[in-house]
Amino acid sequence: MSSAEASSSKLPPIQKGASLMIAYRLEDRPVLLIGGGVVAAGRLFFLLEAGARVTLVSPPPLHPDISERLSTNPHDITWHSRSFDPVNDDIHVQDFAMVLTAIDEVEISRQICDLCREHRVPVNVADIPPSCDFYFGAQLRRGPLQIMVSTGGSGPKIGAMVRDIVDRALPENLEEAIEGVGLLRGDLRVRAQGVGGSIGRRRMQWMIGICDAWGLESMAKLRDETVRKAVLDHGWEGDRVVRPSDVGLREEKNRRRRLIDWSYAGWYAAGLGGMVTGMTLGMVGTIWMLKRPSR
Ligand SMILES: C[C@@]1(CC(=O)O)C2=NC(=C\c3[nH]c(c(CCC(=O)O)c3CC(=O)O)Cc3[nH]c(c(CC(=O)O)c3CCC(=O)O)/C=C3\N/C(=C\2)[C@@H](CCC(=O)O)[C@]3(C)CC(=O)O)/[C@H]1CCC(=O)O
Ligand SMILES: NC(=O)c1ccc[n+]([C@@H]2O[C@H](COP(=O)([O-])OP(=O)(O)OC[C@H]3O[C@@H](n4cnc5c(N)ncnc54)[C@H](O)[C@@H]3O)[C@@H](O)[C@H]2O)c1
Repeated sequence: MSSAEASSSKLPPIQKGASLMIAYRLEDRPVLLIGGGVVAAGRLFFLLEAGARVTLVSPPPLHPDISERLSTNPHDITWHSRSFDPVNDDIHVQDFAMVLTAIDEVEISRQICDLCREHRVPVNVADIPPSCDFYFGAQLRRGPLQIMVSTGGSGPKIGAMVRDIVDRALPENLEEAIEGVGLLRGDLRVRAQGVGGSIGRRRMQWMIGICDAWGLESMAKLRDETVRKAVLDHGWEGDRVVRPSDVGLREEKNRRRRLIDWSYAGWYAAGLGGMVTGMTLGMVGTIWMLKRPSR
């Protein structure tokens, strides 16, 4: 392809160096976690939320959060109270879907990484990017909604700061909106059964229309079974996109959390008032000084 043809392409240019961002399913799958400190405690939390079967290898003392998880989730964690030996251990990395190490021994971490790569088992070595097949990121979760921020290893703390900005900017009733849409999709699949093909295409187009018409603010109302039935009876059966007002509901305004919290309006007014008064006095003083007859 000539450079003229390449530059006229409407496709976004490929910028290499990214990670593949995916939502990896680990329910009931075995994961090996090596280390028992604060970083391992964080990894353990995310693994348990993902439903993984965790084999933990670390000598005591364990981080208190890990000890607590061992008593609250005894069936999800098997603890081997000893060090992992990358040269000769009777726990084999190839028996696991992935391996995470969070230990304070760089050389042993590197050996574990080599072992995993030899057996093609994905591995993350906390804080050693070249020994990571995947990175962790700053995360937030609201029920089914999960958001992860990655900076490609360049600035993990910035990732956490961005995560906090996103967290503050999200609408309040997002979980309920996702639940409502999830229930509507379920009901729709019962009415219009079949996978793929023309029925799949029609279902998808209709769902996109409903989401656009209802907006994040109104979708929570779809948790009500009678509302869902009305939407399907009038909308799906009539082959049209119905809005909340079409099924007797009020259209909601966007309730996104504001960067400026107006409950502090009194304080803002007092501050602004003080600033204006100060500026006025300053200006009057300057004019008085300038107008004063010179000696
Ligand atoms: C996001 C988070 C997730 C998590 O680990 O759970 C995470 N690091 C977090 C915090 C954090 N890590 C560090 C600081 C100190 C401040 C600073 O250095 O900025 C802080 C801040 C703090 O602790 O508040 C030090 C650090 N981290 C790495 C190196 C090595 C290097 O850069 O070479 C060094 C330097 C060590 C040294 O100087 O010796 C490497 C990695 N850390 C990653 C993830 C992966 C890339 C993520 C991305 O692409 O954004 C990657 C590549 C591998 C991995 O570990 O997966 C978690 C935030 C959790 C949260 O708040 O929710
Ligand atoms: N990515 C991040 O967010 C982040 C943040 C801070 C630190 N780190 C890095 O992660 C690593 C762990 O940090 P930490 O603060 O949890 O350390 P830590 O010192 O609190 O814990 C290390 C743990 O590893 C265990 N351990 C050591 N050798 C072992 C072996 N051969 N087998 C099994 N367990 C072994 C120790 O007993 C201990 O429980 C360090 O390399 C640190 O630099 C990463």
